[in-house]
Amino acid sequence: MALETRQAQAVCIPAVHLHMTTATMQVSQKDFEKAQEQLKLLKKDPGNETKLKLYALFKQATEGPCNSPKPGMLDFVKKAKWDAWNSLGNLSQDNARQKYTELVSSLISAESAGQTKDASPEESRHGGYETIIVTTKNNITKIMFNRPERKNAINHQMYREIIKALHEAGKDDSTIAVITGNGEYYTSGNDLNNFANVKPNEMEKMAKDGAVLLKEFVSSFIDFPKPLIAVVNGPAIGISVTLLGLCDIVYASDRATFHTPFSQLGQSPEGCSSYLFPKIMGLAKANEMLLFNKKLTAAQACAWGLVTEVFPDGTFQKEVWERLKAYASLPKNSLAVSKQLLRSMEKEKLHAVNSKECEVLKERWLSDECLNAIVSFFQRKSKL
Ligand SMILES: CCCCC/C=C/CC(=O)SCCNC(=O)CCNC(=O)[C@H](O)C(C)(C)COP(=O)(O)OP(=O)(O)OC[C@H]1O[C@@H](n2cnc3c(N)ncnc32)[C@H](O)[C@@H]1OP(=O)(O)O
Repeated sequence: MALETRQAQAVCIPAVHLHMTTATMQVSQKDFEKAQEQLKLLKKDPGNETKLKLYALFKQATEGPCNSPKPGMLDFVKKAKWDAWNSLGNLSQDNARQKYTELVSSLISAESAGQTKDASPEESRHGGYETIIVTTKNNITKIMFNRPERKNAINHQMYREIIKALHEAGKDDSTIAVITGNGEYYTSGNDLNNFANVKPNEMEKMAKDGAVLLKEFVSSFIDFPKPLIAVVNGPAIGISVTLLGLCDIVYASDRATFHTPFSQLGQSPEGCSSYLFPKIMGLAKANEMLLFNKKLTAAQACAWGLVTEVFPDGTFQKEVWERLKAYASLPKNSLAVSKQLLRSMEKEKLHAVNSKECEVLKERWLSDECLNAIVSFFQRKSKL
């Protein structure tokens, strides 16, 4: 099907707009006209978003800033076109011509390289992070633990960076946020080096500061305003498991395992799991996990209600991201208010549980039981 016809079907761009009508500078005029001809040769539909961009740039290039009255709310197609054109503000006609030409040229090159990807927007990477990778694409902000050589263990810097990333993702244009791991592990939980190299007279400070950081970290999950999805790509340990109760959906590879070895480490539950796990799986099962270190397979975690769905590892990424892309195209504000409704009755309670758990842990970190467990980890006596 010719591109023009497809454009007309999707956003009803009159074919006449694909042709140059006004006088512009000679060189740009030539390039601009050439771009319009090239556009007709595209074999693959570039998608509505790109077509709207092309439409808006064309209008801006040929007529200048948007000058027509805003269509009514229910005239969806006209409104989408008007919004796209109006969003260009006072962009000059020269610049619009230039951008139009560049956009067409990028579509042509992508197609000839066999990489059109249906003109889905490029993944943009957020700067300022070292221990995680934060990207946005298809209305999804992805926060990825990125210390694969340490099994994605969460050190102090990573706790702080995740707090910041969640804060930013809560405010950005994305519809949903995803948390996942890079490499073989989802994450091995708290980096036990967080407790290493602490001088005896600094132990209390270490415990106090740790409790403050942990409380803020867990709070950023409790308060996260949009749907938050955990994509558990591999084994998950400790705090990364408990936080799943604060995520709205949990997808797991069948290679993932779920382990909360708190008593083995002389510690106690966090991430609001002391409250949420009994609610999710019942007290008897929560006891096996949180008191007696029972490690669950993905299938067990799903049967116990901690995981939403398990996928074969071979197709995990493909199936999950396809599904998330569809979810992220749902109306953003509706999803956000619905999530908040589902969670709002519990919020105050969750903050109280978080405070209590951090208080208890602060004491635990100073206990001989905990210190011995950490020493023995570093002596390589106690691999989990
Ligand atoms: C602000 C503070 C908040 C605190 C909140 C509290 C949270 C509680 C928890 O999260 S409890 C869970 C803590 N996690 C663990 O106890 C896991 C410890 N790690 C292991 O048992 C193993 O490393 C393993 C089972 C995850 C993987 O074993 P494997 O043999 O496959 O691989 P290695 O052990 O050789 O791992 C490669 C290197 O990575 C280091 N590493 C992995 N995980 C951690 C970790 N959690 N803490 C510190 N270091 C970790 C491991 O030591 C290896 O390092 P090396 O190459 O230098 O030997």
